[in-house]
Amino acid sequence: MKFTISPLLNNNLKEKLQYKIDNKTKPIGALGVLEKVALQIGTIQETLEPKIKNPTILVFAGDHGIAQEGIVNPYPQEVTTQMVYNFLQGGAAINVFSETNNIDLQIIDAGVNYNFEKNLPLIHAKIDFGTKNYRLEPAMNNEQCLKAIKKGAELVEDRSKNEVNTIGFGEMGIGNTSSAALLMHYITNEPIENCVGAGTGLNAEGIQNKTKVLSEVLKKHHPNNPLEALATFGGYEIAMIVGAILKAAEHKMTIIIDGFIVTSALLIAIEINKNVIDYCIFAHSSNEQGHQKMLEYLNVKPLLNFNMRLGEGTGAAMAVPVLRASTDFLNHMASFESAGVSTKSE
Ligand SMILES: O=C(O)c1ccc[n+]([C@@H]2O[C@H](COP(=O)([O-])O)[C@@H](O)[C@H]2O)c1
Ligand SMILES: Cc1cc2nc[nH]c2cc1C
Repeated sequence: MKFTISPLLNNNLKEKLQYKIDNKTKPIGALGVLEKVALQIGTIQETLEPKIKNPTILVFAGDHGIAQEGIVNPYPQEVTTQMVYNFLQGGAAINVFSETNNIDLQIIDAGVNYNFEKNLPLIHAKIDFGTKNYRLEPAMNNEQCLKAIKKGAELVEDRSKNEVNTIGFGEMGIGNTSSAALLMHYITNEPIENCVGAGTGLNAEGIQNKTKVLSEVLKKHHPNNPLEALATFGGYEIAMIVGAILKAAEHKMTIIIDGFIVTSALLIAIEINKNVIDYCIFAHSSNEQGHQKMLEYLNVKPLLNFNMRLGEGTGAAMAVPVLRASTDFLNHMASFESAGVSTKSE
């Protein structure tokens, strides 16, 4: 699988952007992180006047074979299906935040264990009715995994035709913090105990049991490369997000990375093409304990720290106003010259 992603250039345009930022009517650096975001988005869009166009969040839903055992997840598998209906009725947090922040929202059935009616406002992309239980066998075969990556890429390709230049991804899948923990362990080599967390709300004993189960899973499977790891431990929603992230970078979109599960998809995407990270903005630090370590591994700083651990793309949705403010100050603030404000005396 090949994605052509140009690295961001550290050229003359970057210098001009920095000059423009520094000449706004404020002390040098006084807008802090907003300045960094403006510089990154300007560099991605290759312009001194970057704009956030049609920000969109795609929420991928998928079920996990292991969740049927009810050991690693406090909520039952059916919640994935029930939450998909909630998304379609506009009642979930991501619906509300998308409305608040004027974000286009689409829901995708990547692999939910339910046969949805065809006439729903849902993108039907089901690869299978949930993954297999990786305690017994790999979650998916290589063909299913590649199909999911391709589908995610295709959905972003579609969005690019609607002039979307800013995109975030969300997920819904009971049991998927276990997949994310296994993928994190595979890529970062962190001990599995540091990758496993409470998910939707396990207590200390529950986390211990989850860690034990996932340690056994690691003894059973020894994937040979990141794609095989994705097929063995992943979910269909995670694999689709891998393809979606890579295609978004190919289209030079600004990619808003959500929480623990979406970041695990990014870890795999980076193994496929390392340039992808240049296009990513990290929305928030999730309260899922492994997320902070993932961000440290990537050597990146999240914009927000709201103690959120919901998923659905809610962290990404909360970051959109920050992105808008960043491009707005760059485009609309006066410069020292235009406002007749004196610069610092040397
Ligand atoms: O995004 C996060 O950081 C995050 C952290 C913890 C849980 N979640 C959500 O919770 C679900 C998975 O949790 P679990 O306990 O079933 O593995 C899944 O639907 C995710 O969207 C999401
Ligand atoms: C209710 C509920 C909503 C969610 N949204 C994302 N993951 C979730 C998990 C649960 C359990």
